[in-house]
Amino acid sequence: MVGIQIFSLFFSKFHAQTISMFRSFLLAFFLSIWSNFSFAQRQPSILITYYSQSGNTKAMAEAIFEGATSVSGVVPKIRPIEEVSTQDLLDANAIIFGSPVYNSNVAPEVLEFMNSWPFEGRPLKNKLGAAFATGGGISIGEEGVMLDILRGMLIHGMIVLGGDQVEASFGASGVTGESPFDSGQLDPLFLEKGRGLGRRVAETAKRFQE
Ligand SMILES: Cc1cc2nc3c(=O)[nH]c(=O)nc-3n(C[C@H](O)[C@H](O)[C@H](O)COP(=O)(O)O)c2cc1C
Repeated sequence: MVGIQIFSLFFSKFHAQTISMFRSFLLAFFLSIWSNFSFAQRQPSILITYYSQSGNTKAMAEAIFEGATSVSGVVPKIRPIEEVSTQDLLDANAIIFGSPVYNSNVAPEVLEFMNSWPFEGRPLKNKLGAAFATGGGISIGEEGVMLDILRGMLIHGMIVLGGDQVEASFGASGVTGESPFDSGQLDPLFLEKGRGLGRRVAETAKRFQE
């Protein structure tokens, strides 16, 4: 009889300890999921999007992505415009958008894409925006194209910014068709402007999130 009492006393104590340990484990588990989730929520997302036929504007986009990725605590994404949904635009804290120069203008596909951005209620207001462009020749359109993109962003109420060098004040641009830059690929000089733009937008997005 005494043996049974000792056993049931020991068992109930053991049982209570197990339940309390299990409760602590569950609490720690859910707390860690919640803190990871809210940390991820706080990381600003940077959408880098572009139109590119022969790959030059894509190469600039990749340099921008590299620059943005070098900043910790942001989530950069890179996508051609064909793969960008309205939800992607709404989810982004910053949008960096690029076009090739076509007859000193943005490409028609780029204009069409920008015209499809949601405007009612101005849901893009206060997102960060920046531009980039590639062209064939020096000063026959890149600057105008970047300003066209920035002007469109301003209509949406976005806060626009340029690159980190004075030579990239309107954004990152490069040429591939005029000497000495006619190798057919973007010169490292232009890619560095891209990296600088990506870094600057990412750092600014982080500051805005604070
Ligand atoms: C229809 C057309 C018009 C162009 N017009 C210009 C122009 O006015 N100025 C310029 O610098 N380059 C011009 N270019 C050259 C492109 O802008 C340049 O090759 C650009 O890097 C292409 O980008 P992508 O490789 O991303 O398609 C033109 C190219 C095409 C196909």
